[in-house]
Parts: sequence; structure tokens; C-alpha cells
Amino acid sequence: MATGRTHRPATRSRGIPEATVARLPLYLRALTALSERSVPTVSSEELAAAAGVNSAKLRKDFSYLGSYGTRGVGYDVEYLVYQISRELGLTQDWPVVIVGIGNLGAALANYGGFASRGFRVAALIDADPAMAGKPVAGIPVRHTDDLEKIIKDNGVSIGVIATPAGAAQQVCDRLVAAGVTSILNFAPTVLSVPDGVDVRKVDLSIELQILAFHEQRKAGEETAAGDGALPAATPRATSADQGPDGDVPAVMPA
Ligand SMILES: NC(=O)c1ccc[n+]([C@@H]2O[C@H](COP(=O)([O-])OP(=O)(O)OC[C@H]3O[C@@H](n4cnc5c(N)ncnc54)[C@H](O)[C@@H]3O)[C@@H](O)[C@H]2O)c1
Repeated sequence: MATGRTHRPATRSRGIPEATVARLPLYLRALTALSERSVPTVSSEELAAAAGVNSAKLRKDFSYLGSYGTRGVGYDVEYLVYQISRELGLTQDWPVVIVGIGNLGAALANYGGFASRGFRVAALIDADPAMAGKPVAGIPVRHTDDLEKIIKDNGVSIGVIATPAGAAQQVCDRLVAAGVTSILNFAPTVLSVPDGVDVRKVDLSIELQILAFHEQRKAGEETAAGDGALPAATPRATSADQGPDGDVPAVMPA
């Protein structure tokens, strides 16, 4: 699932480029799988393949973390999990609110992967008075009237928007005014936020459209090959296209 560009300079204050930050979750996912299999060390080539990233890029990325691995041994899996988690701020608990508890919001609320990654769903918020108090994923839905109080009481800095597009900007404005500084937006609309607020956008239909583009290109190549023509010179989508590493714009403007 691809998400959108943050409103931040290309390089973070500690000198880690934004593109490296965007790849850290890919490494972490691959390392977590190794850790679960009790694999003690991993080479840069193995980890790069598991993360779908070029190994030279991986070594460069890890150099920003001060992690160089040991020649002939590779990287210590557990230590790298710790280092990346720390860099991503995952060693602390992040209370998150989800606004808009319809099909998508309820599915997100039910997703067990947040808690295991350090994100605690502090509240579910919806504008429909009929939903107030009803439990979703074991959490009673709160009405939007309480939004500001919920944010303040729980020290929430991350908000997830899963409302219809027409409501998203207004919800975003309220979240930001209440102190939220990071927003994950699922609504198909471009949000305006002040400086200092990060917005990441998730749009599965855009991802599908990109895949459709590649499918169409593959079909065109096969037709050309079937016609006895030379194979098309244009490279097809590769594993490098699966993330921020690739040439497909997985990163969408917020
Ligand atoms: N990014 C993706 O890949 C993706 C996938 C599916 C849906 N979506 C988008 O997610 C959003 C939700 O989709 P859905 O199928 O869950 O819709 P839905 O109609 O089932 O749910 C929307 C919920 O938002 C609530 N709501 C409306 N206005 C609100 C407001 N001002 N404040 C708080 N809550 C409000 C409604 O009461 C409802 O419960 C839509 O914008 C949809 O386009 C995105």
C-alpha cells in the first residue's frame, strides 16, 4: 500500500533523506519476518531482496543509521530491528484516532497490526449520532462533538481520516486545530494543512490504476512479440517498482 509525500523538506533534521525514511518500514517488515524465524544475522543482499530494494541503496540507507554490518557476517537482525524502530519513533506508544467509522474506518479499527507496531487506537470518531456509544472492534464510537476533547485528553498527534471526501478537509482542520500534527488520509481528496503538519495519502484505486497501466503495457509487449516483432525496449515494472525505490509514483501528493 503506498502513501503520499509528507510536507517536509527532502532531508530530515538528523540528515536522513526522506527517501531513506520511506524505505525503513520495508526493511523493518523484512527484518521482523527474519526475527520471527530466529534468524540471527542477514547479509545486505538477502535483506535487500526481501525488502525489494537495491543492495547498494540499502547499505547507503543503513550508513545513515550508523549501521555498517560486519564483513562476512552481515547485519545483526535484532539490533537492526531496534535501530530502525527507534529511528521511526516506534519504540514509543502512539495514540491514534480514526475519524469516519464506516466500512473502511471499521476495517482499520479491526486491524490488529497497529497495536503490534506501537500504534494504539485511542478513539473512534464519527459524525453519525446513531453510532455514538456503539462498539467497533471493542471500542465505543465517540461523536465528533467530542473530537477536540478526545485529542487533548489522549495526547493524540496522529489522526486517520476515513470520512467521505467532502468532509475530509473540515475534519482535517479540526484535527489540526486540536493539536494533531500527522494525518493519514484515506479520503480521495487533497488536504491543505499548515507547515509542520505531515499528511500521507493512501489511495488503493490509484495503485490499481498504476497496475492497470503495467498490465496494458505487458499485454502490448506480448502482442508485439506474438507478431514476430522485437521485444519492446521499455523495461517492465520490476520489484523495484513496489516502493519508494521504483520509478512508478507510489508516492502521491497529499
Ligand atoms: N484510500 C483507499 O484506498 C480507500 C478505500 C476505500 C474507501 N476509501 C475512502 O474512504 C472513505 C470512507 O469510505 P467508506 O466506504 O468507509 O464510507 P462509509 O460511507 O461507509 O463511511 C463514512 C463514515 O464517515 C462518517 N462521516 C461522514 N462525515 C463525517 C464527519 N464530518 N466527521 C466524522 N465522520 C463523518 C459517516 O457517518 C460514515 O460512518 C471515503 O472517502 C472513501 O472514498 C478510500
